[in-house]
Amino acid sequence: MIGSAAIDIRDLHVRRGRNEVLHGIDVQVRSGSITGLLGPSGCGKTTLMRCVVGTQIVESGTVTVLGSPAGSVSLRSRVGYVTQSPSVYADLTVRKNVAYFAALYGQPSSAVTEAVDAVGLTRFATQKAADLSGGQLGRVSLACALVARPEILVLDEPTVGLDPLLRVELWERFEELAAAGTTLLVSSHVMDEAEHCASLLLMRDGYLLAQVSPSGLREQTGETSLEGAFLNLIRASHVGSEN
Ligand SMILES: Nc1ncnc2c1ncn2[C@@H]1O[C@H](COP(=O)(O)OP(=O)(O)OP(=O)(O)O)[C@@H](O)[C@H]1O
Repeated sequence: MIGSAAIDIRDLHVRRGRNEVLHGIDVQVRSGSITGLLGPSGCGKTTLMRCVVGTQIVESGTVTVLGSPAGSVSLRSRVGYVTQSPSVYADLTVRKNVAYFAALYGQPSSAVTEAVDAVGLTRFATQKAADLSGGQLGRVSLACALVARPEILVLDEPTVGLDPLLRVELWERFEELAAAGTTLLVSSHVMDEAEHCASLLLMRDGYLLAQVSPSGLREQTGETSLEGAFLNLIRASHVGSEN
């Protein structure tokens, strides 16, 4: 593995409610790369992300982020997390929402403009969040995370509900961030987005089926489409076969 691991997860077990939902996950995420977290609904993607940002109680195993245990106070300004449900102040404008986070993290107003531009909301900068669509609200949340310039960005399905052009633009932005040294962990249901990732974490039913590059996945399965390759991998594994 080139570069150091920004995120190092060892033998992670997590219970939610009565059930164990992660069953011994081992993952290393390389610094300055985009890692895609893919798998069917309910397979444990959000739970794994919550472990990385330190908001999930862990049954056993370790999650080390930038050399410290996940959730450490020292990581607060270094790790950004955008959840699936946007958390923004409805009564503030787009710009003021982002400016609030910029102030919290000591960033200048130029960073606010840059973050609002990056998520394609420049035209809506003076509009109240309450008057935005669901997809636009999600992008305000993303801008609030971007403006803090974290070293690690954990993004839970950031492109859901976005039109294709905006999806492409956001992925370009993610690639620029990674090239500048940011580590991104991005979940998605959409296999064609996997193409943008250096490494893929393919999950099913709380198990990690593989950590592999898109080209490695094609080679391993003999499939040309990533969708087909993932299905092939699922069929070859026996995870969930009792259902
Ligand atoms: N608060 C909770 N209490 C009990 N079980 C939960 C809770 N939240 C999630 N789960 C269970 O944990 C498992 C993993 O859920 P998780 O949200 O991590 O999946 P996911 O892959 O992110 O799904 P999606 O793609 O639909 O967001 C699922 O079986 C889910 O039912």
